[in-house]
Amino acid sequence: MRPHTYPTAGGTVITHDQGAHLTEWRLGDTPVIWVSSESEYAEGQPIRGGVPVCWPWFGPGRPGDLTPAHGFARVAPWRLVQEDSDGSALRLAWELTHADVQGLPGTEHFVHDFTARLHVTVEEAASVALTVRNDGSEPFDYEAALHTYLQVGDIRQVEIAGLDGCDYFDKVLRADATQEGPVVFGGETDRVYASSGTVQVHDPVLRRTLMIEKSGSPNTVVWNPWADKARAMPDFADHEWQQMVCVEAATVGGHAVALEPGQEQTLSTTVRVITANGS
Ligand SMILES: O=P(O)(O)OC[C@H]1O[C@H](O)[C@H](O)[C@@H](O)[C@@H]1O
Repeated sequence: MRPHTYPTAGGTVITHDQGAHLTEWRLGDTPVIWVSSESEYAEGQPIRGGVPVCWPWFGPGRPGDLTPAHGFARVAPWRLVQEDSDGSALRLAWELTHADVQGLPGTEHFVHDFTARLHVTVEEAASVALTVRNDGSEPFDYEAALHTYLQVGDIRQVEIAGLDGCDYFDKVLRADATQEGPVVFGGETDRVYASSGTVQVHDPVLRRTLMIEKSGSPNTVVWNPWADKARAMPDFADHEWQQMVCVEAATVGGHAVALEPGQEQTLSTTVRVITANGS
């Protein structure tokens, strides 16, 4: 898989066309959007890191047994349709239609006419937006997530604010719960929050806060695999769980999107870096 590398304001962006994937965003030498050193970049396989586009289902989907995990769009051959880079601001767009995915594994579970567009904009902040339009004559529904992997200094010292009081489903304990105070990490964490608000990832080690703003996103997913699960994943170095966390803009489960013919809907997320000196 061929990477595209672009200079941006104070940093570098790497993308791949497979999956319309914003793979990495660094400011100076420090990643903001993280990718695993063990990611395989193999055709038809997901990239471990960046901002995977999960669509038209999340995980195993609502039936609970759909494959590939997180939907076929994550590994589909999206077409790059816009590439504007002036060395500071970057604007990219990819497109994917029903015709582009013919015969791909999993497409038998979603046989509708659609156009999906994925816009990436990186200046001071990085934004990713997924717009899906129903081009057919029947309604359809789908789940979606922008599965953003963020670099942190040490997950055990990270606090995520903005979710206090929100209900969530704990996928590790298979139980409903309500968040009390900030999210802190002491083990495998995999939660689907009912929350559309902005969250802040406070990182005392890298001395920065990552602001995650979302729209069209009634859910926020927070994930860290911790040590055992990381060890079991071939595309994840054993120690890397300490330096990442996923905060995902999502619309899943009971919040699946229903589109009438001709309708479209956008899910987006923006990552902004606030440093200790306030810039
Ligand atoms: O291994 P993947 O298919 O990339 O999924 C990685 C993770 O994605 C999401 O955060 C889900 O909530 C997790 O349950 C899943 O383990």
